[in-house]
Amino acid sequence: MDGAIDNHANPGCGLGDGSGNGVGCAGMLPALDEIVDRARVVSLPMRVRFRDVTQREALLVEGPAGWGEFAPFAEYGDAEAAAWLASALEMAWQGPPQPLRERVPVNATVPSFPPAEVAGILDLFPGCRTVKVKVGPSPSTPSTLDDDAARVSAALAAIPGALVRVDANRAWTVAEAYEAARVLGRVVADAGGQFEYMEQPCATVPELAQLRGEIAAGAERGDIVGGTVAGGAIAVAADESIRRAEDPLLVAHAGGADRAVVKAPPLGGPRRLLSVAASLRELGLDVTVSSALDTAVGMGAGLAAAAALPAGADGTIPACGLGTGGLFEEDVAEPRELVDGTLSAVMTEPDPARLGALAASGERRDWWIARLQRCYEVLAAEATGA
Ligand SMILES: O=C(O)CCC(=O)C1=CC=C[C@@H](O)[C@@H]1C(=O)O
Ligand SMILES: [Mg+2]
Repeated sequence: MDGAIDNHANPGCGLGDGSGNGVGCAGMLPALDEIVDRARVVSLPMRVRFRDVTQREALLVEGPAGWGEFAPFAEYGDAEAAAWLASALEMAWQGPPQPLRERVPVNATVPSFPPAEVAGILDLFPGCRTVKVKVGPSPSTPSTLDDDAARVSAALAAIPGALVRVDANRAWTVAEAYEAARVLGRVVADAGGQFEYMEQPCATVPELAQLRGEIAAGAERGDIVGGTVAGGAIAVAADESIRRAEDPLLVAHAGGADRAVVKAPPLGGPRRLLSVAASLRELGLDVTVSSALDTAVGMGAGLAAAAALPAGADGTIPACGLGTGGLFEEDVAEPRELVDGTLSAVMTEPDPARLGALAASGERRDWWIARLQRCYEVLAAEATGA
């Protein structure tokens, strides 16, 4: 496909010519021994369970340009995880791209919790006017549509007039997602909020495209309300269809989304994110920069990308999903302060005492180093065209 960017075959190392196109790594990867020598493996306790994770593990590496983070989720294979290593190496050996702003707007993130706990979670996000609510069932949480509606309603009670996003992480069929749009759209409209988008309601690109068509038709009939796209329709955003896809532009070419969620680690680093974002915008999709339950170090990659992302016509960028630091009980650095819904995009260094206190067990360190080595081989093979 013309202009296609292949995610896994060519995650790029971010150490090339700065174009962010993920090419030209040959001979530019730091030596594996050096990376291993500089690696620290940490395990952070979560304040709240998120994505079925209660302890977040990450491998941090200090390079000449700063710190990077390699923390693909445990279930990801090496080809997919290699992009996360490219992002870590880019941040540590090249540093962040040139910023265009000092602070970045963020959304509040509400995990799949009972409604009574939502206000307490939102207290962790002072000044945020955009709220992303997790919806739909997950392996650990059988959230029904009634539960989802109650959670969204509780979020709007805590932040009246909020701009609402919901994220189903692929949980629904097209019929279930349509019904969710209908019900949640009314909840949002009745509470005086605005429904910005549904993130990854269904698993596949054809399902997303079908759902978009059905929502547009439903909005015309007055069955769907509360949305922010033409005729009150509710926008569909793609996340997994970008970060876990071989070609992150496919969903845009296929008409599967109105909005794209882009994350630096799975795309291979902030420069590649910026390049993918530019392509997505050319295809008519605005982008939300988000994260992956990153530590204070890892969040630097997303913040760096968001700080360097050109503003849209309104002079701003959409609120980013980069505010999840507050979901950790402890972090590797002093948490960045959320002021008026914004975070500083200045890079942060881990605190040596915290690195010591949060160090993972020897067994887990060995597991991460072995994974690092395998992913390094993937990048090295790509760099030499093997
Ligand atoms: O976007 C946000 O508000 C926070 C990040 C976030 O929601 C996610 C982080 C990590 C893993 C994912 O399950 C999840 C997402 O799907 O976007
Ligand atoms: Mg998501």
